[in-house]
Amino acid sequence: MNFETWEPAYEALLSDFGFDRAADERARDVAAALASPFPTDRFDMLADATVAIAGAGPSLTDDVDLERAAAADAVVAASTAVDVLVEAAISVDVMVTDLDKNPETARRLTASGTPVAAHAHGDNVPAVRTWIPRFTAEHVLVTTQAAPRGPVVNHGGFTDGDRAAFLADHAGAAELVFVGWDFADPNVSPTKARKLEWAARLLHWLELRRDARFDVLDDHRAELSLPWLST
Ligand SMILES: Nc1ncnc2c1ncn2[C@@H]1O[C@H](COP(=O)(O)OP(=O)(O)OP(=O)(O)O)[C@@H](O)[C@H]1O
Ligand SMILES: Nc1nc2c(c(=O)[nH]1)N=C(CO)CN2
Repeated sequence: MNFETWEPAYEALLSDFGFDRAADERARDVAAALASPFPTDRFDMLADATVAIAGAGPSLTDDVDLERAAAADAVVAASTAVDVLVEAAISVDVMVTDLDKNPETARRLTASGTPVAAHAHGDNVPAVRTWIPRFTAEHVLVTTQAAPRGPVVNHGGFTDGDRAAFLADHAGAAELVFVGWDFADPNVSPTKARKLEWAARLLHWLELRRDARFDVLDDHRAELSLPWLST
């Protein structure tokens, strides 16, 4: 996904959440000064592969979801989903995070050579300043939801989980399977519920672009609007 294609969705979510685009851009620039170029072939293990996209919903601990993750060719995991999978002895190939919950997990992964896609946005600049310098530079890809600049890329997506799916798509994954996704989770805050709704919208957009159907959306697809596509 290039930025021109992403931008209408980005503008729609900025206005829905009241986020400040200039703050996202400042975060990107702070991160760009701390980032190193990331070789494009680092995600080659995702190309033509069946990739499990692990969210951190409560269903991730279900046997069915853990088995699906273990059976995939590769696993891209969002934030705290990494800890759950590692605990279940399932290895994670890429972590996607905005550094707000388990940055020490991300640090450890980069130290052992596993790539981490670390997201800079207008509300996490202190975490970016603290954590990016502590990571092993060659294993960190810095991402933005604003326009890409320098070593900072934008492959699309908003929450950690849907960004994981857009990243796998960008890397040429043949099939995406979703584990640990609970869009109707009653135990999340109102803000998190709105973020999950955006994750569902963006995943629906991704399935349309891929001419695929993600079974995780089956109970939700009918209610999802993608207003940026109709303008
Ligand atoms: N029920 C759920 N609760 C939390 N996350 C979920 C759920 N279902 C799917 N996810 C996905 O798992 C990702 C990781 O969630 P987690 O709560 O560990 O991290 P987070 O840092 O709060 O995520 P984010 O900052 O993207 O909101 C979310 O970004 C979301 O895309
Ligand atoms: N500006 C801003 N951007 C975000 C935010 C957020 O809280 N603020 N949260 C995200 C996923 O939780 C992703 N992007």
